Amino acid sequence: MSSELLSPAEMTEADRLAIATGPLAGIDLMRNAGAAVSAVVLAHFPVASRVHVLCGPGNNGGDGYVVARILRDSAVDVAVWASGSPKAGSDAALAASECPVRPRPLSEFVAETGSIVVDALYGAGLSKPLSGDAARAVEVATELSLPVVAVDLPSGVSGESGQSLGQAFRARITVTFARKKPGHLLLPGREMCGELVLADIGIGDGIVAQLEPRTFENTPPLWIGNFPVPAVDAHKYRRGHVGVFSGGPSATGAARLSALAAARSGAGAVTVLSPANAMQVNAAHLTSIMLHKSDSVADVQEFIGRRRPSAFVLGPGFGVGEKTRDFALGVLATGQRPDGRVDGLVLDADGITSFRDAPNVLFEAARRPNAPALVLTPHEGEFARLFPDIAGDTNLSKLAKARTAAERAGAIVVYKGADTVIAAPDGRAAINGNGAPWLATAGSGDVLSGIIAGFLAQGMPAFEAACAAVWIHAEAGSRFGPGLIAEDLPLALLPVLRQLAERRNEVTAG
Ligand SMILES: NC(=O)C1=CN([C@@H]2O[C@H](COP(=O)(O)OP(=O)(O)OC[C@H]3O[C@@H](n4cnc5c(N)ncnc54)[C@H](OP(=O)(O)O)[C@@H]3O)[C@@H](O)[C@H]2O)[C@@H](O)CC1
Ligand SMILES: Nc1ncnc2c1ncn2[C@@H]1O[C@H](COP(=O)(O)OP(=O)(O)O)[C@@H](O)[C@H]1O
Ligand SMILES: [K+]
Repeated sequence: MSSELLSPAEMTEADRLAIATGPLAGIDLMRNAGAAVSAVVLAHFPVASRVHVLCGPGNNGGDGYVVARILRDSAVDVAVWASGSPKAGSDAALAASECPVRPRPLSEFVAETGSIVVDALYGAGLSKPLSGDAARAVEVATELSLPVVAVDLPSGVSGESGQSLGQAFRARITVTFARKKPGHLLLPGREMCGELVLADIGIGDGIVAQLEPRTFENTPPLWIGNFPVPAVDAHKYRRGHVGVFSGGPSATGAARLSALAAARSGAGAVTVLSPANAMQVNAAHLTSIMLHKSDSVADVQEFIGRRRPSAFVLGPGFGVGEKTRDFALGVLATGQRPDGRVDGLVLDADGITSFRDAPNVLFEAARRPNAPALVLTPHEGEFARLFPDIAGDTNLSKLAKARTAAERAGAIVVYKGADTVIAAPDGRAAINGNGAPWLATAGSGDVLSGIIAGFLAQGMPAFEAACAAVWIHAEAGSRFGPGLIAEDLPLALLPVLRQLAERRNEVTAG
């Protein structure tokens, strides 16, 4: 299945194009959608005493009438509860007319333990908070702990943002059609959907391609073609050299976590750049990672000219202030220097916070022609420091916030969290869904920065590098599970990386 995501508006357009192109009419798509939902209900709840189908006035309700008809034909005890009636002449009206179950008003909805609910009230067309009757239906289902199968989306959850506007159903299973929507992956929508089933209803890949989607689920097909595998004749510097800036003597661990992660991700050489007063503590803890003294921008430039690193991590444990800004701007300015341009800079943690009072200085440096790719990796708090107006705009989803920020900054923005969004200035964005709360542990973000830099140094384009790193980091953390601390992550990457390298070889061979 493809990794594209469609916004509700794009999905409506896909419906329209599919119907205009033929051979399927709107009612055929609706019948296919209803059939897919019915199949899920029958497969998952074969002994349900009764199925209550809640039907709204639009096409989501239309799908519900198809479900009720098919379940009744399968000898299931079905009740239909309708909120309004479909517009005369619509596909939904036709589906309702074909349904042998007489609808009762949603305002009278009652249910019993042992039954299940099919929520076909509102899907892509949700435009306001659930009305009183619909909100009460949510309460009935919740009080009796009834399993809910949601059609397209749990009613009350926005397909655009994953936010609920008020009350919303919490589904056991959600069946959606053609492509997932952002609201299926963004929180809290992802939680409200339960298990997500994607059904093919006859909208072809060619139709979706015509929409040129710019939003993706972050899964390996998005970047596996760029996943770095070393050439047979590679040597360590050709595999990429990463520099990681260390903080002072009492804050060196974060840089070492980043450095180890960069090395594990395949960079052939990694150097920690340390202030003079932290050389000893760093030296005591590094083996394969190299160490270099660097107290000033001049030191950094000398290092770049001589050792040709291709990517840097700046921020973890580094401290907030002028030195941080100077180092970041110095690395970004290598685009203007004939000697030693760097390919990428991952700015994390203190590196981000250091620009809170002058974000435009950073953005201008990133936008200069030939500047190294800038990857910003803010968590929610850091995001609000760099983009306060975007963070505070309640009309924007997390996806839209990341996208707007990336465009403004001229940088890849990795807006971290349980539903990390990766956005590029050209409008592409990906939502990550394979994480687990085990990753919420100090230093975990430092490891992520190192992985991104490791991939940048190996020549991966910045958006793909960031997406791959986020997925791999999340996969390693999820597989490791309870007890995870950041020190475990660099080693936990290995099985994930091995599988991807094998997959990459298959892609290359095939
Ligand atoms: N097109 C196709 O061929 C296919 C479409 N498919 C199905 O169609 C679904 C999208 O259908 P849809 O566009 O009709 O929107 P839907 O979600 O049914 O609601 C729209 C109506 O509800 C109203 N309304 C909204 N929120 C409300 C609220 N809280 N409380 C009260 N009213 C509210 C809204 O009112 P308005 O905004 O106009 O005021 C409007 O009247 C999609 O999710 C999928 O299931 C599949 O069959 C595959 C083929
Ligand atoms: N509940 C969660 N589920 C999945 N991933 C999470 C969760 N909480 C945090 N993460 C991930 O863990 C990492 C934490 O990074 P960050 O907040 O920078 O921590 P630190 O600064 O301690 O390294 C990010 O990659 C984030 O996406
Ligand atoms: K629904």
